[in-house]
Amino acid sequence: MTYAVKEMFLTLQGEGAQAGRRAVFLRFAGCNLWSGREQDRASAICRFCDTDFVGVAGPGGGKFADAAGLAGAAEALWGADPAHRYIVLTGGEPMLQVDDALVDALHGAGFVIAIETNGTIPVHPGIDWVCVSPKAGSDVVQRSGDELKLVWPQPAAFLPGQGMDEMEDWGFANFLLQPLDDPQQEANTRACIDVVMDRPKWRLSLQNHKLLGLK
Ligand SMILES: C[S@@+](CC[C@H](N)C(=O)[O-])C[C@H]1O[C@@H](n2cnc3c(N)ncnc32)[C@H](O)[C@@H]1O
Ligand SMILES: Nc1nc2[nH]cc(C(=O)O)c2c(=O)[nH]1
Ligand code: SF4
Ligand SMILES: [Mg+2]
Repeated sequence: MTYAVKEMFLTLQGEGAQAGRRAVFLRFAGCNLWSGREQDRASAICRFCDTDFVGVAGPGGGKFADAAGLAGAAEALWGADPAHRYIVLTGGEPMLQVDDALVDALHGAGFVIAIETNGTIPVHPGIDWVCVSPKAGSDVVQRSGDELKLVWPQPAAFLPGQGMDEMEDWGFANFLLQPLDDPQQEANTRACIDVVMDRPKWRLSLQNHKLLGLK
């Protein structure tokens, strides 16, 4: 199958329990919860996205004809030494495109594979680190993994005492709250800190790459 990739770059993982780790980011084009067009944002299921995932014209992006070509491009970005190779599949929604061939090719190249997903599509079982970030108003079917990273606050559908209680019973090793990056970001961060102080099962996840000026 062919893969539509918005961009691919080498940076540090900025978020979550793996923050600080050197990583290739493979950003797939397209998402099932928003078209990516600003005129559709207000009517989308996911309305707060901080990412441009439309098209394939970003740095390192393109249409890749097969998994070997895509894995080869990721290897080239990482550099020659295969030790500690780590790749984060993101998007857009990566589970719209991830398949057996890609997982096998990336493992064949020595990568540990992480994913950032909205959880509405079951994650490929070969992936080594699963981060699910639920979106209010969507049906989260992937309820287990390595980290649940909840952007907070979100409207209506899950509120402390309702959805958050239920999520605490899902099968994740780490529970993280990430402040919503919008014009109220400072208040959002305060709200996250308040929840964590009240519910020690959760930890604060900051978007370190934004604080550091990294991609
Ligand atoms: C752009 S999404 C792509 C992967 C996948 N579609 C998802 O939503 O998990 C990558 C991460 O950024 C988070 N994110 C997106 N917009 C954000 C915002 N405005 N503030 C904080 N985190 C945000 C998402 O929740 C997700 O954890
Ligand atoms: N540095 C960095 N870390 C990230 N962690 C998750 C990201 C994403 O957009 O999926 C992201 C990103 O875009 N950049
Ligand atoms: S699900 Fe992820 S990629 Fe899709 S619009 Fe929401 S944050 Fe952006
Ligand atoms: Mg991002």
